[in-house]
Amino acid sequence: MSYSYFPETYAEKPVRQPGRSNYNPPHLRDENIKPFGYQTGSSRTGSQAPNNGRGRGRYGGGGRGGGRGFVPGYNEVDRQFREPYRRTRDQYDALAEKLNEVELVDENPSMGINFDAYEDIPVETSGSDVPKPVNTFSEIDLGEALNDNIRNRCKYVKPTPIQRHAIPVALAGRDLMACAQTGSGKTAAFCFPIINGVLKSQSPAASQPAFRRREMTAHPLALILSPTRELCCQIHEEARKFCYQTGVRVAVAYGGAPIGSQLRSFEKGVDILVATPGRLTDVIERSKVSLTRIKYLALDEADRMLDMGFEPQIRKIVQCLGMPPPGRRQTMLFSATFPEQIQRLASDFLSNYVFLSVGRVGSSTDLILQKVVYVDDMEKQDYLRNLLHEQKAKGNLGKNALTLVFVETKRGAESLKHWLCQIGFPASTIHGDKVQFERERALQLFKNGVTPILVATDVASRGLDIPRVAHVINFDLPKDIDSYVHRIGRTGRAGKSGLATAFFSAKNASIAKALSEVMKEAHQESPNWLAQYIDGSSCGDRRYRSSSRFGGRDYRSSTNSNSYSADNNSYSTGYGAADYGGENGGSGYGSADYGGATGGSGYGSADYGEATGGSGYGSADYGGATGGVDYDPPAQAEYGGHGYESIVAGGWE
Ligand SMILES: Nc1ncnc2c1ncn2[C@@H]1O[C@H](COP(=O)(O)OP(=O)(O)OP(=O)(O)O)[C@@H](O)[C@H]1O
Repeated sequence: MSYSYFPETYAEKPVRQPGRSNYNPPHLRDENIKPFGYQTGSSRTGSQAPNNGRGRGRYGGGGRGGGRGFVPGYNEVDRQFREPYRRTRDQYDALAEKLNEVELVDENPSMGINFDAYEDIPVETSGSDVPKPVNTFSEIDLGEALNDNIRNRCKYVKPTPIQRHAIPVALAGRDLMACAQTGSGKTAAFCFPIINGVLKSQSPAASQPAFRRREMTAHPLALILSPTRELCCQIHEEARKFCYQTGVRVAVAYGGAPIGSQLRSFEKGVDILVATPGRLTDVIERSKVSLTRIKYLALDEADRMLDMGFEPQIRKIVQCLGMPPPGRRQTMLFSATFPEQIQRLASDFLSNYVFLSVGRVGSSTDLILQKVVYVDDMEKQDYLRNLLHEQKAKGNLGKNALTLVFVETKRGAESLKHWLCQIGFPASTIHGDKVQFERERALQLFKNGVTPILVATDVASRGLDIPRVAHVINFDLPKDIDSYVHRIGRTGRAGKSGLATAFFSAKNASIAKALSEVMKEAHQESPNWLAQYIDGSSCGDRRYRSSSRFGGRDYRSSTNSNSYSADNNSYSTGYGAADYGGENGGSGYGSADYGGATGGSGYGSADYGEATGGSGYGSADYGGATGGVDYDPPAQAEYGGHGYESIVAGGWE
């Protein structure tokens, strides 16, 4: 097998094979092999592509790509694509081969996370009197029932680094702003202290007199907010698992699902409510939920929750709907990315808080092997097809090796899915134009491996913990580096390795610098050719410098001298001042689900949308909805037995 297609794009890095520092990349082993589409001589842009009747020369690239990158010439490409399959297979061999190194199946689930992968992780805390971290769950008093669930139901043997540091802080009653890499166990880090607190309050809902049906308002003690419906469901499931037989009642409220059954579940009493902002506002306005007893507030993906345009709704929930103020409630904010400007906003919700960063904040974990390939826009489909063929040939595409493909638009997702199905790759889609039932069904089909390819917009980029995602392909790169970090974080979770491939073309120049730095931070080698785009993209550079990676330290540290390092190996690299607000007021998050389409401040119409009409199913999860009425399906039968309930129900109770 040859790696001939990837002479520069592939800077090899072994996955979880520590002793391979002298590893000789295959493309250096056989220098005589010419890369696919790489033309010898002076022109490697394909600008000499003849006019062969296809007008501008589909594969020429010179005209569109500004002559940069390895854009193959038409003749060469055309010829090679007509070569026998064996030849094509060689071309895509390198990526597919990498998947052999990805640990797809947990051979010993009881061992849980691979803690060696987190051995040298840098940790930084700041704030006054920061409680000391712990090494084991037994060092923390989480209560017998919860400990039992951690040990026996979840099979967690040891706390992850974020859990080691965050849980003692939270148990001490301190407010917390915490950053840790994707897939490193943040959900449990905020759930355990909350559950413990509810148990200690000695008034879990189950022990209270039965609700007077339909007349009562639920008064949860804890509120967990999440930006997307799917993440909301996932946290709910996790929390139920942790709360099994503790008497603590967990309920969920998210848009797109029938509100009736959610309201009925409140009638049994609610200790912990997991919600998306839109549906939460709705149930509060219907007087079905009151926030007056809230003692614990957690915001997962907090930077997104307080991001452009969404902040007013969170502010309304936290400051205007009866919730006790900071100091009288405990607030915990978690994410893998935390721009300084967002930290500033968030500090309004916090009181004397501890800032904690585990890992290089905003960077991805080095468990994820990151690859960037130059693929001209017109060639993306061909490239994807060949790559998937190669994956399939190697047995790396199927139930145990799921592939998640991110695209920019909802329409793009649908058309790519149709094309994939047509060429024999069962795929499903998830994006904000789908009704919730379809979204959850797509996710379920993907998880089960019925459709081992999921084509998604950014709606699936954050938080989702899907076992066996082996490969994340950024078919369209996002416009901001945070999304990239979260997207690729769908693989390489809980100490396992994963592969992330980005299709880069000239139009992605604005992300080149941030991309290259994220890769370097995760000990990945970015391809040499990427530098050309970095040099020519000062605008993108500025923009993304202001993004999360560079705001990964406690923003107070510039003015606050009592910041200190928790570990000897703490890092203290400053990333420069963030200027997030000023920079991102423009085009926002251009992808469809996160919008940015309308005048730079619109957030599409789905999960984060400015509501269009306020009553559509896709309009109310986040922001702007007038009336806030979420989608209520006309008839239960429409769900055909695959409704959200069957998916959400994890059988824990
Ligand atoms: N102590 C532990 N031991 C073993 N596995 C764990 C432990 N804590 C969490 N996990 C598992 O790690 C996986 C990732 O956890 P989680 O989804 O909380 O990550 P996260 O940090 O919130 O990721 P993201 O940033 O993508 O939201 C989950 O499958 C979870 O069950």
